[in-house]
Amino acid sequence: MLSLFDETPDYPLSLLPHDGTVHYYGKVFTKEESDGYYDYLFNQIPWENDEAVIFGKLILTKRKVAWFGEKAFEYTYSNRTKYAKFWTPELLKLKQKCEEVSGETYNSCLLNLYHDGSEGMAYHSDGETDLKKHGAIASLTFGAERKFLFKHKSTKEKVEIFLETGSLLIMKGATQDHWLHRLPPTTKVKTPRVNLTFRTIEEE
Ligand SMILES: O=C(O)CCC(=O)C(=O)O
Ligand SMILES: [Fe+2]
Repeated sequence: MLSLFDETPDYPLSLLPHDGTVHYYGKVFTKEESDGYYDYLFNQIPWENDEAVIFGKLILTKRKVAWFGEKAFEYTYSNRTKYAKFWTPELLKLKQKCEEVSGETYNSCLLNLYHDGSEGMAYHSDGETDLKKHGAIASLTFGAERKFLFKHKSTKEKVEIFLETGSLLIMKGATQDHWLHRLPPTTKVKTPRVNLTFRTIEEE
């Protein structure tokens, strides 16, 4: 009988059974590169508390965010409008890596810092109107490994994957139309995780 551990998976893994395409490439950086990027991102990015308006009240989330791009894009997220800061050399290198591996291009990046497992992100899809329709979204993870979940909007099927440090996940095609995704909170994780999602903003 084959044990799970006898076989190395063939990357990229194709995660969704239908209605969209998600490819998991596993680790695309060495341990040293991942550690270096994690230190840079954790210490050098001007992190801000995310703001949301809930029942008319302004809430500051514990999770921190930052927003970068090739120009000062206006981007509405959680009902607030933000302006992108210009790429740093390190973010440009990360963007280039995502572009090489995925064969797609990106012009902006949303960064999230989760201090520990108590912080997560609720089910949503990334179909904001200023994002390119059916454009690819490239998700890089550095730091703590966390579970990431997809749920089909109508059939409620679920797909889960553990996102390793230095790993790349690509969501594309009709994924955002049919699937929600979430980063569930967990008591098991005590250390920070940084996630970068490279996206394409389209201006009218
Ligand atoms: O932290 C993650 O892995 C996902 C972040 C996410 O879904 C988003 O920023 O839209
Ligand atoms: Fe998302």
